[in-house]
Amino acid sequence: MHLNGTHVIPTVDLSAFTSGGDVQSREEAARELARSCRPHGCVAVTGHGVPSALLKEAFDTSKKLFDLPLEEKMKAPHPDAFRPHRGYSAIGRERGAAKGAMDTEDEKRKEELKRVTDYKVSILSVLAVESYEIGSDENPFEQHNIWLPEDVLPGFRHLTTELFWRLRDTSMAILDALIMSLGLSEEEAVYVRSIHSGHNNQLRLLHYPPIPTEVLKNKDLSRLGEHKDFSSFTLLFQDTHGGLEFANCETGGFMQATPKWDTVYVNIGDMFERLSNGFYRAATHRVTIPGRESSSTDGGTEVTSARYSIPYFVGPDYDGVIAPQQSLVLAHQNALYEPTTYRNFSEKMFKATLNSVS
Ligand SMILES: O=C(O)CCC(=O)C(=O)O
Ligand SMILES: [Fe+2]
Repeated sequence: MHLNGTHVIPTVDLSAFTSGGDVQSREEAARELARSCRPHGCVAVTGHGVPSALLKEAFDTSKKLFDLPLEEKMKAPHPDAFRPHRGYSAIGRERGAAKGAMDTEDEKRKEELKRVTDYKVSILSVLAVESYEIGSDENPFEQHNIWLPEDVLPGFRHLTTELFWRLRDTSMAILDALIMSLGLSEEEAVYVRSIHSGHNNQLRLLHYPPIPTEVLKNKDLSRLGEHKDFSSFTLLFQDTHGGLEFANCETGGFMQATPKWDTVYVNIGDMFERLSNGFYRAATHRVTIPGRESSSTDGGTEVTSARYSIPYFVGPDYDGVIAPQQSLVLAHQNALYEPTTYRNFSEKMFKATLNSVS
């Protein structure tokens, strides 16, 4: 683990889990994971096993997708509904700052969070973020894929499907490491694995377009307001511009998730916080605006660089019971959370966040 002061997100090597290491090396990596990820709910993972050529192709393809004319992208429109959360959205449907506001009990903080100009809900069209959501073609939970016609972007479906399943393999290895790090009983481990079939995971391609540097004078502005993910955990790949930050639970500040090509950032989401009875906490994170230093001129207006990122949300199956595991309840003498399901939890949060900012 590299932990040079409290402003650096710790790094852990999970190759023992992705490349079939022996029990001893797995146990050592699992202990390291607990030490690294417990304080803030986030960790940088090396040895993730996703081939860098595949990641490069994914970022190249994402750029090609978002470079298409709007009418082409709109051939796979995200429906105007909560489900399926699939296809192309010109304006994001998740409202980060609003969800952050839901998560806090402190009324003053709630108001502050709602005031922060969330990139995804800004009325300034220059601040739009676009995304494309992809899932399993065998998702049994009313989440069918919405694909572009093949001739619009040949190979897109094939590549993103390959990436989806490759990331599923990596996420199962990370889940195994998390399970081992918690010291769950065999029965609990089997249960937690069984409700993560992978069919409810979600791959998101994100494009944050360039912003006129003038707009950056608004100090309240962020690309994506602070929030926690609903998922069990999230894998996050980003381009070289950076901007992703995780809350430091000790200092109250934010730590930069510095882009490193061989590293994926992993953050805990609401579902795994509950399963682990709070052993791991869901990480608060946000995206600030990088590129102040690398601005260019577009038709006379100075603009920042664009940003591309690829989050992969590891979601439990919709109807699996999400409750603190019994051995952790015994260890802590109480259950910190009521049982729920991913279906109930995410529907409630989605509806609340859509209503809380107009
Ligand atoms: O773009 C990023 O780096 C973060 C995206 C994110 O946090 C989300 O989509 O939930
Ligand atoms: Fe997020």
